[in-house]
Amino acid sequence: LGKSRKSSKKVPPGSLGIPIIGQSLGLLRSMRANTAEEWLQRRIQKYGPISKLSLFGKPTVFMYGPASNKFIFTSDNSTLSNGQTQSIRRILGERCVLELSGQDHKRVRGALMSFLKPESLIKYVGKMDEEVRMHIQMHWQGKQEVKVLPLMKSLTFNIICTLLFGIERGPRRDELAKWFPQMIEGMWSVPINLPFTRFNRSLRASASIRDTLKELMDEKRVELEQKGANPHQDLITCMLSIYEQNNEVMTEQEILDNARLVMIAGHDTSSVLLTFLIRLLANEPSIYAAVLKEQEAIAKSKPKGEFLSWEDISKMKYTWRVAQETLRMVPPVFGGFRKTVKDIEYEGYLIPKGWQIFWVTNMTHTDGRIFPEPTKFDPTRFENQSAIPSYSFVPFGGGPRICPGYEFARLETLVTVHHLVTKFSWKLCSDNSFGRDPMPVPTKQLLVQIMPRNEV
Ligand code: HEM
Repeated sequence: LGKSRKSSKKVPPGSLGIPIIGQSLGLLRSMRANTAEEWLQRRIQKYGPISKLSLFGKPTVFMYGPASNKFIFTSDNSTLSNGQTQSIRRILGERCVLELSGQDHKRVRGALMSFLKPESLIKYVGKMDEEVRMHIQMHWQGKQEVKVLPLMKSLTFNIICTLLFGIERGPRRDELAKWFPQMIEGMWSVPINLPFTRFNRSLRASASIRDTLKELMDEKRVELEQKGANPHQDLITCMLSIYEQNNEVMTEQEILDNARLVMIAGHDTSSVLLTFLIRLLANEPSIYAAVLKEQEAIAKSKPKGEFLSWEDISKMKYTWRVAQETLRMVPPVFGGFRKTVKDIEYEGYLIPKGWQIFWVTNMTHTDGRIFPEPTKFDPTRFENQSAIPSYSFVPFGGGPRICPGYEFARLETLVTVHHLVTKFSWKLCSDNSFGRDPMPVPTKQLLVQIMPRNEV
């Protein structure tokens, strides 16, 4: 690796654009119009596979392909740090797991994983099932039309509140639900903190959420210390109990910053996956029929009304392949950033210390050399997982920071699809287009007409 700027290497080609704003607005505009992949392709044609630009206030190198993904996901923190853009850091806080590295990252990630690992999730399947049934009863049954995206956001938000945070339905949950969209809006924004900016609104929302979570945390602490609550009853109590047991294993700020992160990371992404799965099932009757067949067989094998079990979930193999193909074609996370901690050399270029590196999920997902006929929806691609080259299918990232919520997302997706397909069929009332903000948002938030099926 290169020693310093004295190295004869040049920084990658491209332009840094105008100060602070750089190319952020161009990228965001194309994401909104769902042409960001073309926007990036034009850069590649002009500058080659590795180029510089400026995004969200910092000089940035964009690179793509399985080798670049591997470099980005597996470099250790002596080369790349996971520091987020200024906007994300200010909104989520400096001690959230995205900002941590080395031992700190391992420790906090370990605390989150103790809740999100399959051995713990087994206990939640029934509760998850109950949340989904309640949601369907309240928002689908007896309706002729529904707007899918906002419903899926509310479902996954409620799942997180019940399962991970132990927040009951009521004013506190409503308060959080009110601030959340506003906080998320500013994550991919230019960090200009003036009263009328998206960024400013987002910072204010983030502070209100922090206050609410602080109140919750104080109550959970009392429950834990004075009422002997089970340390594993929810994620916050679990993080508090680590703190109590082993002086300062997690600080108060770490608990609050990570609670806020998990609330976003855990519901905004899975709601998009569910929405696009529902869109796909409307468009592809033969796939809907195959998913229905798998889910009906499971429903018929159980006494009516009994909750799904972990074993039932593990039988939903075809349905999960359909979800994976949906994640390939419409990955909820567009991409992400790392930061160089020293001057580095990559593929003959110098990347100076402190620059961002930008990876983009779809660049490998839509590469015909990796996924032949990439625009065709084909869940059989995932029948043989080992045939997919490493670091090419990256909806959950990769390496030591691969999404710790993978199993949780899989569980909530499968439980929801089970209930929806066995109870309803549906037709789109809108076209198939969508934009990114930065998460994919379908036209009319995916309005569908729903028809009840005869219960199995
Ligand atoms: C379909 C659903 C989901 C998708 C597509 C998704 C995607 C991702 C991606 C791409 C990353 C890595 C970003 C990077 O390396 O730059 C990530 C990290 C993360 N995700 Fe997810 N995620 C999903 C669901 C969840 C859920 C349900 C949770 C929690 C309950 C969660 C919690 C996290 C956390 C805490 C991180 C940071 C991990 C670290 O830095 O060590 N995600 N996710």
